[in-house]
Amino acid sequence: MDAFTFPARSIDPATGEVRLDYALTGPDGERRFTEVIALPPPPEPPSEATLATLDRVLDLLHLAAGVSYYKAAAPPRLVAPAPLGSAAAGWLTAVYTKGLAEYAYRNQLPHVLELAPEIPTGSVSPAAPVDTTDRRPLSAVGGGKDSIVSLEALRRAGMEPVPFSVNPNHVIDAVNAASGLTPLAARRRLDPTLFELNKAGALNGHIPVTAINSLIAVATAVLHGLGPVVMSNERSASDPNLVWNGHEINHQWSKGVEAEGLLRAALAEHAGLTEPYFSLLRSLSELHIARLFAAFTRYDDVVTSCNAAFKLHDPSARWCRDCPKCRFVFLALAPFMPRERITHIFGGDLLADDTQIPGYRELLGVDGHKPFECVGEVEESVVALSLLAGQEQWRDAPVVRALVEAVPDTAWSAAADSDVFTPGGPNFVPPAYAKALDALA
Ligand SMILES: CC(=O)N[C@H]1[C@@H](OP(=O)(O)OP(=O)(O)OC[C@H]2O[C@@H](n3ccc(=O)[nH]c3=O)[C@H](O)[C@@H]2O)O[C@H](CO)[C@@H](O)[C@@H]1O[C@H](C)C(=O)N[C@@H](C)C(=O)N[C@@H](CCC(=O)O)C(=O)O
Ligand SMILES: Nc1ncnc2c1ncn2[C@@H]1O[C@H](COP(=O)(O)OP(=O)(O)OP(=O)(O)O)[C@@H](O)[C@H]1O
Repeated sequence: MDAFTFPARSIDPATGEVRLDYALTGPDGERRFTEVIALPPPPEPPSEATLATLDRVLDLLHLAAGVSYYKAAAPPRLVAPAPLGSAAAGWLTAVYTKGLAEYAYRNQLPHVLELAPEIPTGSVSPAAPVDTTDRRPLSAVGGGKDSIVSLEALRRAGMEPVPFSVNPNHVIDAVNAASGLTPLAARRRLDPTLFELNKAGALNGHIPVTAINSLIAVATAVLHGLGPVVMSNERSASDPNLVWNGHEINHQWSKGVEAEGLLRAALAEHAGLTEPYFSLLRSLSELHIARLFAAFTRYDDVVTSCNAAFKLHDPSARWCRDCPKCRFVFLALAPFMPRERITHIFGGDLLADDTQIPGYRELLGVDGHKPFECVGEVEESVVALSLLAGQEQWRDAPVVRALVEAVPDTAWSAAADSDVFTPGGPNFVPPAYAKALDALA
């Protein structure tokens, strides 16, 4: 295939159904795809102004959601459907290069890292400014510990958050039920042709899914007259896994602060939204968030961070207990709760199981590089281990004992000077929201 294009998109304002069309074209013809996103229908018919803002947000969603289909062939040309301002163009380039960097690395496709979208010349009419800062926030819920911490911080501050998810499964439904709040949900249906291509051996790999979920959330907030979209992306999401061909490869790029800044700028320029989207937990480490989560017991029977539970096909019921994310989250929560409680949450005790040792050695930086998963920094894992080594309930657990011996002196020294419990780094949190988080912390 030579080129990837965006032939059309549409919305039915009455039902909230959005259709996004894509095409891969080459000398042997064209392959078309349509992704369908059902936004939750609005409580009342939207105004002209709302529809105009929504239309601009959908321009960006159309571009972002194309990554799933682009990646089936990775053609050298990416042809945008209409002119874009400089902020939107910069964001688009980053979504397809940095957002697809892990995919490019694993498939050995260096040209993807250098992709320069072809954007038609012409001006874009400026969008009318829209400030929704004072309205109820839409709080994205992924079923894991991080979004629960945000939801509780907003609720306790009296901000009346509206939980929101894309394709909520039984885990997310149960988390929402445990919160007692009334959620909104959007449905996203990938074109089934993609799964046939995957079966036939098409190129496949990781995509920046948070960029897509974020824009579906912003579209929903606009349609429902709500305020900012509050994400729960942590500080360490911005750190790369490795450097390849001079480019940083970050599995979590679209959760990172660079992606957040680029998307905010694109939304301000293209849709006029002045405070559309930010991550409340941006300045916190995973370990710090885990400590905050430990204060809430009402989600123990339902909280699930394991990605295997969120697969479209053959998901696990809850924690799979055999992946980097399960290992990391167990390690991060263990110092802050009784052993019986964490064993109940996970349905097993990972630190009592010797077969987990090789996976933990990777998380601790003893072997290999940081796994391509949503896991914290090596330093956070070492700090968590040092806390466990100092606790009677954990110090004799077989995995803790083996890991304490394996970690080199240099890592212990770095952990001793660690700032994992000191908030820091760039963030876009508005002052009123920062107060809500401070109150919790
Ligand atoms: C749940 C998961 O991790 N899925 C990744 C996995 O997909 P798999 O083939 O094992 O199963 P399915 O999830 O059922 O997907 C089937 C195929 O569908 C395509 N696809 C799916 C969702 C989508 O948005 N676009 C798609 O094109 C894809 O071809 C699937 O094969 O492996 C895939 C290939 O490496 C990954 O693309 C799947 O990742 C999902 C998009 C996903 O939702 N992943 C999140 C759990 C995730 O990785 N989150 C990151 C955040 C990364 C970010 O920057 O946003 C994190 O938690 O760190
Ligand atoms: N299905 C979804 N719908 C809407 N937002 C989502 C969805 N899945 C994840 N998110 C959001 O994307 C961000 C990254 O997701 P991630 O899975 O890391 O977080 P989480 O589920 O809250 O916590 P954990 O890190 O413990 O899994 C979070 O802000 C989360 O709320």
